Amino acid sequence: MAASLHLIGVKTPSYVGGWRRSSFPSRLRFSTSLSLDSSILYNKLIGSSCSSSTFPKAACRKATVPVALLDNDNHEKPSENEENLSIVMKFGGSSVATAERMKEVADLILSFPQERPVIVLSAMGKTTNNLLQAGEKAVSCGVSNVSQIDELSIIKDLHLKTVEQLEVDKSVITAHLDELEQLLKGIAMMKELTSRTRDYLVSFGECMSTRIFAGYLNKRGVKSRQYDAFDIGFITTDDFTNADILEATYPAVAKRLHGDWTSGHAIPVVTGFLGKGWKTCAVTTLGRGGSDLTATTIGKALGLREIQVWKDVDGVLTCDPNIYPSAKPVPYLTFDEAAELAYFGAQVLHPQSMRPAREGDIPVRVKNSYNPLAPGTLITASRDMSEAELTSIVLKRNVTMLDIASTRMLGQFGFLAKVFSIFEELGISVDAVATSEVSISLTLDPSKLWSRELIQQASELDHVVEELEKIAVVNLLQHRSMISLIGNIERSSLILEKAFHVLRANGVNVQMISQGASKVNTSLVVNDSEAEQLVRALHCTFFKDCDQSELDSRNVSENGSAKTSPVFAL
Ligand SMILES: Nc1ncnc2c1ncn2[C@@H]1O[C@H](COP(=O)(O)OP(=O)(O)O)[C@@H](O)[C@H]1O
Ligand SMILES: N[C@@H](CC(=O)OP(=O)(O)O)C(=O)O
Repeated sequence: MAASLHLIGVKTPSYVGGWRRSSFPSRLRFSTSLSLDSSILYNKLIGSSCSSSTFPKAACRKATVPVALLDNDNHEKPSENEENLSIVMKFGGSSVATAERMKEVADLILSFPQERPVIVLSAMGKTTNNLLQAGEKAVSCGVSNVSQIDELSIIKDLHLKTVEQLEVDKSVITAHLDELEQLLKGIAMMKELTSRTRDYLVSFGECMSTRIFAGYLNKRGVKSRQYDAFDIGFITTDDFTNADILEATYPAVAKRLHGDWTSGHAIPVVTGFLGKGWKTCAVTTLGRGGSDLTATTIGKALGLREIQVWKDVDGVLTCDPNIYPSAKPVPYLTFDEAAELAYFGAQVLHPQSMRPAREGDIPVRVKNSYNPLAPGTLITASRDMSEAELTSIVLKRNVTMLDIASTRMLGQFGFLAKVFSIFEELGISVDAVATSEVSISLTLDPSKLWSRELIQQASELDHVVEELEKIAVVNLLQHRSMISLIGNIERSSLILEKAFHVLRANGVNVQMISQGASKVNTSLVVNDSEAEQLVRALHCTFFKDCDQSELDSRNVSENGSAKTSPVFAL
């Protein structure tokens, strides 16, 4: 008789029994809350700004937040009958890429006169990428060449052109542009770009976009006020480039935004993506796409009615449109489905962004700022699953997989613990896991985008393998992809049956399968080279939107491998 134990984890910035959170495979993570000394947090809540005073900061200004604020249960919640802030509207880089787009976003916000929104913005267009690129170039270009870095010119031109076209006073960004150049010269001088400096560097994008946009709303006669998230209580871990929001954030943010709103109604325009490290007091970032998390954090902090995330697509789609252009919007999702989808690689939502929304039970609506009339996707705690089968297919490329077989005998205990303690020691995050009595297959987490570079460095991987080889036989498999099938728990057998039919028809052998306790997701690991084609075939089959004449099962040999070109779908 076999018993199965499901441990469902909540990704909290926590340390459990000495194991760092990030080393837990997502399926084995425990839920616990971080307990921090409130007197320390008290001294750290308020402080940095985008001005030169922040870089690179070692100490915080004196605290100005009362201790009572740190009690999350008692934090200041707006009363029901006031004219309180009602929703969050987050606009991503694609929505505010140009002056024209900023005008359209302002029109869109003003087309909801009944709402009193908090606005969260990302950096304009590709500014974050340009800042990162400029930083990389500064490391090796020499101080005297910094002014000639192409990406710096692109950033300057875009922001100066935008203020000019919106007729906003350019002084809202000139100090930032000057400081940005100084920072790049500092990097050139040091010939080094640390993750802390990198976070500070990219923060200029959000700091500038929000200043321009708030300036523009004010110019149009709509009273608004710009906020740097790290100045209003977004307290994070000190994991630069991928920080986690700490609990103290919620009361602090509520206090500040609600307090300011009640003392004079001005639409808050808040920088997405940024926070402040609780020990270092330096600017941190929440991982790529982190503005979604900023939005849901504000939604929960203020107990708002709805969180709107405005993108450049008609909502969460059945598949990445770059792989399958005719992917369809998914009208409804649960928080669980959306979280799995995001965690397993759908770029459309930040992997951690569903957590505050789920905790606060606040609906999240994903909408298209280029097509506001499209209904978008509504994400809530539960939904009618009676018709649901497969919801979405997600592809995560360039995954590294490890097969680890114990050198000991069957029935040994402590093997899993030893394996995961090695990942703990090396600070490497594990993604999906499949185990047998004497072996483990696992994938390394590429969702932490910047630290992803780490695990792709041959030396890092060699080190992992070296350590594991002390207790096991290890096979390192690179260039793999993970295809995740997000669907209805009640129909998992049907989903798997169809999926394996498609796999066989395409002659693809699965190298690892993993299904968590939530069962809204089954992940299949295949070769990178087979993955996109397979996703398209799966999409055709599950969403019945392809030309069935492409089906040709004669191409499949007895052992399931494709004889000629792969068949498309079943
Ligand atoms: N399942 C999916 N549904 C919708 N978009 C997806 C999906 N998978 C990948 N994407 C990509 O995510 C992009 C939107 O996310 P993102 O670029 O972060 O938006 P923004 O910068 O506006 O916040 C889309 O343009 C699309 O290319
Ligand atoms: N600007 C940051 C944060 C962000 O959320 O961006 P976007 O909303 O455009 O994905 C990034 O590019 O990662």
